[in-house]
Amino acid sequence: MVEIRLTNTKTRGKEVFRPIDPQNLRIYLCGPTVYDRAHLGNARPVVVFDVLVRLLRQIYGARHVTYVRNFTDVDDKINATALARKEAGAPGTLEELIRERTAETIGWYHADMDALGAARPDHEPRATDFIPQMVKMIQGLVEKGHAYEASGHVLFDVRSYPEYGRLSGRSVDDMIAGARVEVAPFKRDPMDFVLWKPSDAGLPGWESPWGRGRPGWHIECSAMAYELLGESFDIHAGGIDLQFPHHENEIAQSCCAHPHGEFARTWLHNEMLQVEGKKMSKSLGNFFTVRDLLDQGIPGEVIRFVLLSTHYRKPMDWTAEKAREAEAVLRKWRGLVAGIDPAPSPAPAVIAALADDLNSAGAIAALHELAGQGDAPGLLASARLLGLLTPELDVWIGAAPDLSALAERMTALRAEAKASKDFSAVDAMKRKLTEAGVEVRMSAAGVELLAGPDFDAAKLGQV
Ligand SMILES: Nc1ncnc2c1ncn2[C@@H]1O[C@H](COP(=O)(O)OP(=O)(O)OP(=O)(O)O)[C@@H](O)[C@H]1O
Ligand SMILES: [Zn+2]
Repeated sequence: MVEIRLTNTKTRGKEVFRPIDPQNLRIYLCGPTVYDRAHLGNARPVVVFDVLVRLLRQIYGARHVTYVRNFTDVDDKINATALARKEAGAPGTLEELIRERTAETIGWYHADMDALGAARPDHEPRATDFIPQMVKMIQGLVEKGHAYEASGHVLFDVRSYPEYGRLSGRSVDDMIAGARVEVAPFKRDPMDFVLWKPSDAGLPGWESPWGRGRPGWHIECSAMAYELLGESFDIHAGGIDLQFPHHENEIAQSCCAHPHGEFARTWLHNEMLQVEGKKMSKSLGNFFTVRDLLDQGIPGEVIRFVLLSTHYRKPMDWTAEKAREAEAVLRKWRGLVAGIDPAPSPAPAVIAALADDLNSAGAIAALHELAGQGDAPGLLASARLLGLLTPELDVWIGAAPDLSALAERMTALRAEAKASKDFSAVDAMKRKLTEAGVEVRMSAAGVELLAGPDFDAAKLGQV
């Protein structure tokens, strides 16, 4: 059996990966907080760890891998978005608006990640479906003396867990010195973090032994991972920005609640997608969404290729040049494998590259060699291990362009225009679409967009 080696953040070394149970490998990835469209940075862990799951399935068998990625659908950012909509006059209660917002965002997320060829996980738990399990876990922590109630909050007592800080390699005292922590007067230690917090009438809340309230973010992942994967599982993954405090706190909660388990054995962290040296993030405002790129006519497969061209533990940028190069390569490869059946298994060089700490850049170099040798069946089977050259992603060469997202956007714009009686934005969009060679048909049922003979995908970027 091929030996996989992975860099485990917890031990800071490249280790041979040994599953707890080769019949049931278990992996958890921290999923999105569903308050808005995913930006390109958010897509990096999804694509990178999708390749890991494909590799594990290739080696251990598809049925022997369980992959969980959650949706954080209770969060102050979601509340704020819903509240802003309510204040702007949207009909419905705050809870209805929150549900509407999270359902809408999950739909977008699925559409965007599907477009990148990321297979859906086996379980996609929503935090709001696991509140009783979170309450139970918090109760257990209070009973064991690892958590305490103060001013309607329940806090985790970091001093009760001597291993706190091991993942990020810092002591509690160093953290206090270096971090800008919220020093609430009711905390015993500034590093203590919230497990449960009170909700006033204007916020979503659930009944609990500590009154009506809502969970903190960290306990959500601990409870969902425990329910779906058990007290010990193989791999926990996420972006490096989550290493501290989110993952440190997950470990503390889970290991104290289930002292006989080891929680996650291997911790994997992807580096950040950057813009001019800074992490792409919503808070910095330096982001573009996956949907922005797709709407510009950049195929999902190109985005996927670019994301996999850099090793996951290195920071990377998105550039138009990288996208152009990826498109040229994929066009050539698609031509090479057209009408060909894949080889029975991926080339050993490609498997070996991925097994070496998920070296996707090395795997792509091996694909180039296969293409150079004219080994089309080998290229096809091997590229598919990276989720490339798959039938699902073959939507862009010589095929009709997918204009559904633009049609959806125009439908929404038209609905807004009807309400405000200001149709200038709709007219402007129609003009730009026409310039890009798209025929616009509007009816009571909605907006239909059709690529005409003068269709020019490059001009869609301006729409
Ligand atoms: N620039 C980035 N590059 C790579 N991964 C990222 C980047 N930004 C966020 N992530 C990852 O995306 C996943 C989803 O994160 P989450 O929904 O918490 O992000 P967010 O709060 O929407 O993003 P932001 O960090 O922009 O505020 C996490 O695994 C996180 O580590
Ligand atoms: Zn998490």
